[in-house]
Amino acid sequence: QICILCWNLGKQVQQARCSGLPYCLSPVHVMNVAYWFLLAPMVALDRSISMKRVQKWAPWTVVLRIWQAGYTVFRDLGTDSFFLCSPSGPMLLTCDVHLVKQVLTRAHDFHAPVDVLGLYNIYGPTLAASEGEQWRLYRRITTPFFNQKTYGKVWKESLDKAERLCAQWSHGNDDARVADVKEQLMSKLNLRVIAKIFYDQELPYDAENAMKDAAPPGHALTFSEAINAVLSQLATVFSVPKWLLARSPFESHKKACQGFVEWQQYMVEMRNSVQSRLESAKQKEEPYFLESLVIASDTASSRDGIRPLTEAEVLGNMFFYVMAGFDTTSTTLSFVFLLLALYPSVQTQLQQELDRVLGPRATCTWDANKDVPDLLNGYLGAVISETLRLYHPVSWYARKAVRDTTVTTASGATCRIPNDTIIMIDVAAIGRHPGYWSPSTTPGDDTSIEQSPARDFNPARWLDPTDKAAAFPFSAGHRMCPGKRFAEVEMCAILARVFSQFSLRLEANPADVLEAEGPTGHGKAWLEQRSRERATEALYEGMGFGHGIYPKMHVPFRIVPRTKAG
Ligand code: HEM
Repeated sequence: QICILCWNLGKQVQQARCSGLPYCLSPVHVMNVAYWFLLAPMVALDRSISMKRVQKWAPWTVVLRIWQAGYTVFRDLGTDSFFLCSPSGPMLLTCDVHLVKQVLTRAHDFHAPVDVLGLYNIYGPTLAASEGEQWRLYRRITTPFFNQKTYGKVWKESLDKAERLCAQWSHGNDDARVADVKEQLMSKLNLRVIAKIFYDQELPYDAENAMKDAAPPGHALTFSEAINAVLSQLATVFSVPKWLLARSPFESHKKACQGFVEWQQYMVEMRNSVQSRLESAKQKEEPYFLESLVIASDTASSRDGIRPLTEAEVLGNMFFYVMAGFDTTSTTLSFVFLLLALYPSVQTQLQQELDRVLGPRATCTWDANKDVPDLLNGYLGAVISETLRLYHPVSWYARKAVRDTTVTTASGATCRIPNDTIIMIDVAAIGRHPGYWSPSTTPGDDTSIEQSPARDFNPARWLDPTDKAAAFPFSAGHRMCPGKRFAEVEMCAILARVFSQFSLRLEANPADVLEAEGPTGHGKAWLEQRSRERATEALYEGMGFGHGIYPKMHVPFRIVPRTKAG
């Protein structure tokens, strides 16, 4: 076995040498389960060993900490693309936008790595983990749903859900303190929007907390608890048999299993209710998302040449679309909130823009067709783009070469890509590449705060057209994200509604308050500076990793009426 591994590794190295690009060795491959299970200990190791030292002896560890490494690994190796040769196959890690665009647009040479994306198939086949005819079928069924009419509904529903939240903040003071922005606010707000638009489900409101939902009869977990339990343990749910999970002594495993079962129950109930409704009211003119899937699974109404979806395909895609739409958007919005709390001057500029575009008009008159383009093309859109540049929820995504081929690099060199190479598109490095983005802060030493991308947050750069060339946060080519406009409209509505009435203020750490007020008497300015430093640090050191990044270390802030913000 060892001989085979060494022989394989030797072959990879030989091929990498012929490619014309630099190479490093890696004991793990992203397609191996070992990779996923090594992730946690390696991230922990990163904290105890200086990252700089780890980089020197093992560039392969970048695969395990891609967001934190950002551009540094490419800088240290002096290249924008390099091979990572592992006994299980070659990987090409790249932040060369010129090369990436070829990979994303050459559908015959590069496919989605469906074997690793099979992780998403826990309820049945999904769009993400399919290629060819099967992928085209799923896209053909679901794409018509992404249209102007749906975006109008997304706008209306997002404003409506944000309105309830704002009403709650207007009334009580204690609810306006946010410790965990993703968990407390954005996941819940976003799930309400998605549930309504995709499934026509209005999640029941808890009488006291506009962000809490209640479990309906027959369910032990609420809608949001069930999906979150599955998503937070996706790799475990995928790799461990359910009977074993249910008997595991670990509470987290039991919870994952319960979430898996409950979410399936929710999906089956929704599917059944749509099915019986459609049977009685034939011929739906403009079906919403779930109706499209159910209609496509009906053998009687399936059209010429289109095979009906199986039940597993309906459930698989119901799950995947919610996952794709829910987690990415709520993570992005969470980072927008945190960065705005860190930069009061950006908040002020955003609010001035909202005043200019929306004026004193009542929310019900805000118009999806006119106001959304104005806002997204202006400063609000710039805030979203800058957040996605530095805190993109998906740090990397991949393609697989399906034949021996060549690509050209930004410097014009031709390089050979062997069949089966996994091309890892390093979104985190592209967003922090000094050649693509002019720095807005002075480059400093390697202290952790200096490394925080939050320091470089400068939405105004998006108002300058020269700075946009390396931005494709929703990917490009035929597999580009179909939810781009959906996400943009939703984020626009939520940000416009909240920031037209409220501001965010960082909460000081209690220990800092004591110090500021104590005998040394550092004072208010020191306290504010200290809170900003803590937030900046949390926005680098405090990152959690699931199937993307999320803010794990909490940065508490308070929501205050705009007029009172100082
Ligand atoms: C800020 C929010 C979002 C970001 C940053 C984002 C980004 C991405 C990226 C980078 C991809 C990978 C494409 C590739 O492999 O080339 C993707 C795929 C996908 N996204 Fe999004 N997305 C977001 C929101 C949404 C929403 C709201 C939906 C649905 C309503 C959605 C549905 C999908 C689907 C279905 C795919 C798979 C497409 C395919 O494989 O054909 N996304 N997204």
